[in-house]
Amino acid sequence: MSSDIVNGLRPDQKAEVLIEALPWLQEFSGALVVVKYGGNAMIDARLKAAFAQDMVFLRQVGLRPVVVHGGGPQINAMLDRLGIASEFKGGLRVTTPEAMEVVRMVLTGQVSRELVGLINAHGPVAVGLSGEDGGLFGAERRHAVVDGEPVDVGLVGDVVQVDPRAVEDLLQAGRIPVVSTIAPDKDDPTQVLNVNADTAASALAVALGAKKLIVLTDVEGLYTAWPDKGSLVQRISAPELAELLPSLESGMVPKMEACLRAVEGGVPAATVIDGRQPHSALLEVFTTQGNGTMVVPAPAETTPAETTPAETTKEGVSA
Ligand SMILES: Nc1ncnc2c1ncn2[C@@H]1O[C@H](COP(=O)(O)OP(=O)(O)O)[C@@H](O)[C@H]1O
Ligand SMILES: CC(=O)N[C@@H](CCC(=O)OP(=O)(O)O)C(=O)O
Repeated sequence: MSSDIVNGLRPDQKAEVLIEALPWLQEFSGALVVVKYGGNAMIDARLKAAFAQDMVFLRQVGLRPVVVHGGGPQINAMLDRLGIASEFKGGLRVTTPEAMEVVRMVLTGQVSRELVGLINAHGPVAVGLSGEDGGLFGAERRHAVVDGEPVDVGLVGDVVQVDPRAVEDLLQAGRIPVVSTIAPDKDDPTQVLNVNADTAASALAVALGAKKLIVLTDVEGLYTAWPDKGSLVQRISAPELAELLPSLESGMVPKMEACLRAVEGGVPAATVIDGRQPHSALLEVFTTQGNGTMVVPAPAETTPAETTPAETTKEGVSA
């Protein structure tokens, strides 16, 4: 290998990669970005470390990342170890008081701790908190809907109140908040509820006035005709997504609903990306192509691949 080729790239190619980021660095300077890291995208140590690096990178170049994490598979593993049965109805975990203790323990005591540790390996910037801290979330009990009928799923809630000040305080201090999606029942704050992490991330993105919601999952993006690989969507408007939602299967429903709610709530773009790809969050923010499926408020006139922020932002808003 020639000595001027490093990691397979010539110096001019390396420079090209860096320069491609310039318009996006300008576009996202100071931007608050909510990044939801799903449990299914926390596949191995290398991927988790790369995610932590991405969050540190975003902060270092002037963005304000807020991490909201899930942990469904990690909760499953702990419930299994403890011999506690667990099932999902309508995409929601049926949560008994015993299961709730495990959900809280795994999300706040295991997944959050691990992510905070990985980020803080680069410097002491990450602080973990849950929806219980500083009155961040208030939730209402909810039912799943199966075959059009409401089904009791136990201690499951929907975030209906967000007081973002605890997160804003941390951002103000230059920290990276890492949020676990446990929420007190707003009618009985001593009772905590299990909330879907996509839904909670969306509510937080709206309350914080985020510039973008990024959702890392274990699929390339939204397929309109799952599992037909040719039906992957790069960009979809909120009205188009609202029309498509009833035809989607359960895994993708809370995720796409969350993106829709975020965009309808004023977040200019919500993107579902493949968290199995190392550094997918970084690529999403700093490359022209971006990746995954982007939900935007209105149909776009041009595609991001054809433009740079000087012409059209990834949000589809003329600059
Ligand atoms: N239309 C669709 N487009 C993409 N993925 C889909 C679709 N319908 C169902 N899925 C499934 O949804 C999964 C993502 O949902 P889920 O497992 O709940 O993710 P997470 O743990 O990241 O919240 C994908 O891995 C895929 O198997
Ligand atoms: C009510 C409900 O289903 N809560 C989820 C919370 C975790 C989550 O959403 O994690 P992912 O993002 O990894 O799927 C659960 O218990 O699994």
